[in-house]
Amino acid sequence: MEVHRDLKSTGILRPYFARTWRIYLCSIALHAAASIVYAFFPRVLGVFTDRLQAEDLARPDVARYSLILLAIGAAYALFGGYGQYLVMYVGRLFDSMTRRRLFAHFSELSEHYYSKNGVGKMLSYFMNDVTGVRESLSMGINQLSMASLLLLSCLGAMVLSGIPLYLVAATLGPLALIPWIVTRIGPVVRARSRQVQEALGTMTESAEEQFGGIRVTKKFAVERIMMERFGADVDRIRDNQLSLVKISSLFQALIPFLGSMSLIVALAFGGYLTVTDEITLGDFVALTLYVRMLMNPLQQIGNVINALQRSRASLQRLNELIAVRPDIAEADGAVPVDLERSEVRIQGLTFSYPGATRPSLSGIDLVLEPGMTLGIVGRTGSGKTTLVKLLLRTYEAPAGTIRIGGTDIREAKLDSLRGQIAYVPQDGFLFSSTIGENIAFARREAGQDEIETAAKQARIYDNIVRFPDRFETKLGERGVTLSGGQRQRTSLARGLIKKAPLLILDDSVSAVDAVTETEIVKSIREERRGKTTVIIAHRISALKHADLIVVLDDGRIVQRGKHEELLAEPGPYAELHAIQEEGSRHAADRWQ
Ligand SMILES: Nc1ncnc2c1ncn2[C@@H]1O[C@H](COP(=O)(O)OP(=O)(O)OP(=O)(O)O)[C@@H](O)[C@H]1O
Repeated sequence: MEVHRDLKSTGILRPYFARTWRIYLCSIALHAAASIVYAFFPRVLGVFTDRLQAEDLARPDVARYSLILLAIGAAYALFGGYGQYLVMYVGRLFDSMTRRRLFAHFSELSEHYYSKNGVGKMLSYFMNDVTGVRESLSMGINQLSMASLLLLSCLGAMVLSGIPLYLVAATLGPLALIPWIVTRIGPVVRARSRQVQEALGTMTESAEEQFGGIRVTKKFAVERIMMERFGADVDRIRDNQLSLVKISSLFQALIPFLGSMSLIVALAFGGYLTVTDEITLGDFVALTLYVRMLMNPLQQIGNVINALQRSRASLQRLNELIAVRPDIAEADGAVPVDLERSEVRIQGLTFSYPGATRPSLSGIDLVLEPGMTLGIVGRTGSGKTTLVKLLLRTYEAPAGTIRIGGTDIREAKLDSLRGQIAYVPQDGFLFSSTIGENIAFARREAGQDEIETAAKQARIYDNIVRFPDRFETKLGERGVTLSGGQRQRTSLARGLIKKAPLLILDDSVSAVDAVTETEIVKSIREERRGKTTVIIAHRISALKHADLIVVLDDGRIVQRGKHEELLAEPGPYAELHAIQEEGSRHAADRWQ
């Protein structure tokens, strides 16, 4: 089972800030410069008004004041703009850093993790959660620093402007309610936003599954049912989003409302003091402009607090994901193994999948000598693929049950082990690239002649050269332009080109006709002479030449021997052979 690491030590923010804090500092300094410059704006206008009222302004003065305002505007745009660029830049850095880290992490996680968590869920981490956190880290921090600095500069400038402090205090009174509102509404926003993220994850998962299964859906003509199911997911997101929007809108509306209250106090109280000559008209103009200027940063701070609450849910999901540790990890002091010269000894192997009530393999004893061909046959669900998964360490076998040249497989270096095995599953996944690239997947350095040889051995060459682009033919997702049999043979060529010391064919030619199968078996025998090969098949014809054939039934080896020996003894092998060769009805009943 995967376990969680200590969340704090592996969070995604720490490495990010370690790399970007200097840029943040730069950006904040630029924002500070922009805000300080901008805070002079009302004061300049106030002084201008007073001089205008005193009729103390000559034409060059007007031009001078205009130039000062122009300089303030230009400096604000320059500092603020560059500060904003820096923060957007680090936001994109967060995207790429986090997505790379998530991808590396995903590729470490075991098959068991993927069997529990759908691909759609992974995509939702990549898209929704990373974007959510990035927006807070770039736009959010950008606006927060800009708005806070502007707010502080305005407040500072207000206090220093000579406007009486009691008037400033009275004007700002309504705004003092804002922190109280934040603490009341913030947790509700966070909780509702977590519901939205979870609903989005479910929808992505459902969309991925439905697109993946679209061919089945069409064949069964159940599009309506699938649409209804998907519609229900979409409706759930809408409901959750609407409930989030309600609370967010209330929060965002309250702030301008309190700002208007401040403005009313400024107009009423400030106006009264102007009329009674306690402050100048210039003070009054500056005060109302300050209050107006305060409203924007206040609104922005409100928005950012809202966004931060929302992205905290995403951050938590990402941190939890990064904290999942792969359940198959390299042991300390792991050693390389040599499958070319060492035997694989399986002894007393009993294995159950995590959470399963019955073992999938029981008491398996088997020795795979270097160079031999082993055939495994058995009815569906008898444990054939499970045995291969344990050899590849997709799942971990109990200690001491599988040894390679005396080394417990659990102590083997993963790269060394998997690098020496070519595994060809029944339904090999093909990537959306060219056929040639798919064949050379595990050996990027392979030349065209090697690719062609592998294609010939897998009997797919003649098909490929009939495509207009031959080996350059592009395959759609999962190779949809190829038939089932062509796909299997392409995936077989990919296994053969690896020329690995151990080749495992897991029902790899089940979708080809009997004649082609015979040809493939013949060419594999030639190619693999002296190299260890494991052939799993339902058709005896594919493995009858093996040096040793084992018959699995319900996780146990029930027969073992060469083809002729097994035919000579009564048992499932002879029965299966009878079905396949003669179509014996009695035997068929036992095997179906
Ligand atoms: N990831 C898994 N989690 C739980 N049980 C599993 C898992 N994979 C396989 N099993 C179970 O283990 C048993 C053996 O499965 P396995 O895939 O090894 O059979 P097989 O002989 O390869 O079958 P087939 O010929 O159909 O490919 C089956 O009962 C199957 O349901």
